[in-house]
Amino acid sequence: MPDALLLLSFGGPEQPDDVMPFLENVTRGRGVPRARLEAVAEHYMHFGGVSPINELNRQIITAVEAQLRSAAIDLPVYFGNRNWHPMIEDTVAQMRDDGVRSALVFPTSAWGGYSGCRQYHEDIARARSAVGPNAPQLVKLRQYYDHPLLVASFADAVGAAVAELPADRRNGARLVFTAHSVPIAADAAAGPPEDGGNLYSRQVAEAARLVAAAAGFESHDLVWQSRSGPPQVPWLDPDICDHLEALAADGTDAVVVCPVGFVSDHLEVVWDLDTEASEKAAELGIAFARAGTPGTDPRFAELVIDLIAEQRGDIPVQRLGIEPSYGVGRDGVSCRTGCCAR
Ligand SMILES: CC1=C(CCC(=O)O)c2cc3nc(cc4[nH]c(cc5[nH]c(cc1n2)c(C)c5CCC(=O)O)c(CCC(=O)O)c4C)C(CCC(=O)O)=C3C
Ligand SMILES: [Fe+2]
Repeated sequence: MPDALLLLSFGGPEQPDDVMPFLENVTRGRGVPRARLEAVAEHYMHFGGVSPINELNRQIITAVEAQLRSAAIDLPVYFGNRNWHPMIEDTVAQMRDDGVRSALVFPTSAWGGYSGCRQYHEDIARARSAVGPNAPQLVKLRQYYDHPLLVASFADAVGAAVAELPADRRNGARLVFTAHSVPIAADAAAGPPEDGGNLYSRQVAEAARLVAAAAGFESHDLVWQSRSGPPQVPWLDPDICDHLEALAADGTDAVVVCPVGFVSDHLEVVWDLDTEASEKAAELGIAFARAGTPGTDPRFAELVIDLIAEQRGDIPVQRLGIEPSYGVGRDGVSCRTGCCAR
């Protein structure tokens, strides 16, 4: 039985001086051009050098703690990140000092793929080896891209966004899903080799299909956002802004954008969508409404509790999708041999 839960996330700057060191941590050894780093630093500076992500994760933790208390489950919740404080290495050291011997790890990514899954296993392995022989055993929870509570939360958010559009444009509104782009080669390698690849984009497409159906839409589009890396490397496309141009050219005058690839309103959502894409839509004369993310919905904390119960064998696995869900691994050993290599 686990004696703690660790919420493991990406991390983000909390003051202007954090921005560059944070970006250097994120892109270490990744070949992201300096110009892109400076542009992204600028995005953070529009928000005073503070990413919303850490505060949103603290809210998730508060909600999870409350639900654990009301279910009379005694599981302290810890917070650690890959790229910024509290760093996972420091958190796992604290867990050891507190006498934690075995913990479950909830990642704030619902997806398979290198960035969304395998890299979190690597974070776990790195933190445990930094802490040494008394490090707690850490079991990462599964990919939850198609959990009924995630789908229901996004579907309700889509409905609420439709209601924000001008009344005379609601019926013709196009539903557009977005997720973080990744290099095409990384997507091709996503999932266990025997699974045929593209696990990330397949799961995103399946989540979009489930949310669209639950929200009562007969059709929808799936596009990508927040591309990084050198321009000669191909990434998943089209980009959301290019797609808005194509929609305008086809006569679309209203869109609902659902950031299905993100659990919270972090910087990619509040900058790339609420700022850049919404400005692009305004230029094109398209009415624009952005659906909320599930992180602050009480159902998200419930989802975390369900994943813990599933992992302990207390309840059956709850999934709606036809694509697989992997991602469970112990002590940073990735779920399958050769999974999500890049
Ligand atoms: C699939 C995926 C998710 C979703 C799964 C998950 O949630 O884990 C995600 C989430 C996030 N990505 C984030 C921020 C950044 N991602 C970057 C760069 C990259 N992301 C990538 C992929 C993903 N990223 C990739 C392939 C790169 C290229 C470099 C590399 O191969 O690693 C860069 C570098 C600058 C840039 O190039 O944009 C930044 C600053 C934040 C925090 C935002 C905040 O502060 O609120 C979050 C939640
Ligand atoms: Fe990213």
